[in-house]
Amino acid sequence: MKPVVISDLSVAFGALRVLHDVSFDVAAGECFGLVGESGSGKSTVLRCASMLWSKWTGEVRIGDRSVREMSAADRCRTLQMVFQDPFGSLHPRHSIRTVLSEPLKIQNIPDRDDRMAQALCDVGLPVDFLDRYPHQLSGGQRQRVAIARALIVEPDVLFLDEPTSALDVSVQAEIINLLMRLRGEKGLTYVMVSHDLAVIDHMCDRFAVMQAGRVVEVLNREAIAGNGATQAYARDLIDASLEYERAL
Ligand SMILES: Nc1ncnc2c1ncn2[C@@H]1O[C@H](COP(=O)(O)OP(=O)(O)OP(=O)(O)O)[C@@H](O)[C@H]1O
Repeated sequence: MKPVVISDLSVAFGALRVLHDVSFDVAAGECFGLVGESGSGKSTVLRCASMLWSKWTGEVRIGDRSVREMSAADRCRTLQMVFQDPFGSLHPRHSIRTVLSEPLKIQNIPDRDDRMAQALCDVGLPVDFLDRYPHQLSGGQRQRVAIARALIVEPDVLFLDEPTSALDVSVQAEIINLLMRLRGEKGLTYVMVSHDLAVIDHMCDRFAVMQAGRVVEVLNREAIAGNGATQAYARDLIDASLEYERAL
């Protein structure tokens, strides 16, 4: 299990400064949430910390290593991402076998057939799905494949960017439960973006509230139910979410 430490992460796109000295620590094996209004910079934190975008300042460490010091191959075996839209993140003309075998080939990992079968089993899909294509799967099944693809290289850390928000409510619960089971079984550390405080409450130990590219407050999960935030913006965000839930 590895911790994640993000220190003074700042980034600008042209003249627009999008992240301002974002810092937070995630303990080994913890699930840490990022919440905040649209455009507050949550996904940008994940994109920078995973080096999908590398023109930032500050430091991101996983275990005792900076993500900048890692080779691309090392980084892939340390850190994987799961995105919101499982259809968009799977190539429509690639069978599930191709989707799952590619990272194994790139990483030169042997025993590919066994690994692919195990990866599908881990996410609750039958092995004969290897010969299917993304359009032959439901949204939830596609997200299970995306999770299997992320886990097949046995990373230490998963960055989850709204992993359930494109799914039906009943399927959301299945994917949340799957992610929670896998974290325990494989000793993973999660950093998860979500706009849904109910999902954060269910999955995360702690979470950061972001506003306009800054971390406003880091809170324990328990702060949601009684709204224990001390900063006005974080309090308003939690209040709005609690009111919305009451209205449902
Ligand atoms: N590649 C880019 N070029 C220019 N601006 C960008 C780029 N990526 C993100 N931004 C801007 O950075 C800001 C933060 O975007 P980001 O996607 O991180 O927000 P978010 O909090 O994840 O929002 P949402 O909840 O809507 O996904 C936004 O103003 C966005 O327009």
